[in-house]
Amino acid sequence: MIQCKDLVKIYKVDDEHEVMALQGLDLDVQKGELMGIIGSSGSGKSTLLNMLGGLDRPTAGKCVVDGKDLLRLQPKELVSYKLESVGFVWQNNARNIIPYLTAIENVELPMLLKGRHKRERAKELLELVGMGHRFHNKLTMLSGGEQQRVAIAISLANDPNLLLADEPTGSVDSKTADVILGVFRELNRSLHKTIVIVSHDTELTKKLDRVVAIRDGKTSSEILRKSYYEAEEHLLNEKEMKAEETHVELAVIDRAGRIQIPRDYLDSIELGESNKLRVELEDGKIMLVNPKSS
Ligand SMILES: Nc1ncnc2c1ncn2[C@@H]1O[C@H](COP(=O)(O)OP(=O)(O)OP(=O)(O)O)[C@@H](O)[C@H]1O
Repeated sequence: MIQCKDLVKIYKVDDEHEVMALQGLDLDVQKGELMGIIGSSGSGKSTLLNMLGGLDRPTAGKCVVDGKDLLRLQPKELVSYKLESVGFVWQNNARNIIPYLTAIENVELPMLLKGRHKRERAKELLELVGMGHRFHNKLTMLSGGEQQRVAIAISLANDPNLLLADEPTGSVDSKTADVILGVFRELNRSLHKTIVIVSHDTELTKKLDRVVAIRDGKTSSEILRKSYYEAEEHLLNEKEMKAEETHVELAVIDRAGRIQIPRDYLDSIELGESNKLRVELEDGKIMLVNPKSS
């Protein structure tokens, strides 16, 4: 569904300064996958989401989503891509909904933009996200979690293949966050939507089968669930399970053979300010050694 290779995005700040928000990022997402992208503030998550959603153009690299090459789409094709191929759920509900309209009117709006008026479909979608009892409530009358569920229904209005969610659980408590994640799981299972959830919250790694971590605008590692079914069983018995017990984290090697090493690993071998490591191959293992030790 998504193939990004060496994706670069440079923002021009002023005549003299540029920011390289994506620095050759690689990302592959399969059709029908529900996955997460995590990274700290400034790592490039929103930039990546904007590229995937066609809201901004990459500077260089390759980015193909749902068979469409986003670097080559004509302006008119980009408009229909945004309206038909992809649905957005934002953390900030002001971007998702129109507060003075009812839930059902909000879901109908994207369909009207496409020249369709389908009240029945809007009802079905609200029922799907567990908001069937709130069709005619104004959005200001709903809680944050309920507004997010309406936002998910809105994102589905034009039946996109891909849903992009930016911190969808960032503004709600952990119980509501689990309900919202449950809605995404259900959409993934029943409608086979491909769903990408972006968050700065490392807790997300425990809850999904695959999470890609980005750092400084590049893919740094992938956190994969060891065994989905085994882990589900454990989770039922033990709520406070650490991600390491259910998931394995793999570093991502780019095409030039580079990997990103977490700062705390470098600190633990007391590298200090030095940027040099000895790389050794020993018994089929690649070792990174502080040249000052031994
Ligand atoms: N429109 C812009 N113009 C200039 N620089 C930008 C622009 N948008 C983002 N940046 C810069 O690009 C880098 C990546 O920003 P981005 O918003 O993608 O990070 P993020 O991981 O989403 O962070 P956060 O979690 O805080 O939203 C940052 O250094 C940011 O300052």
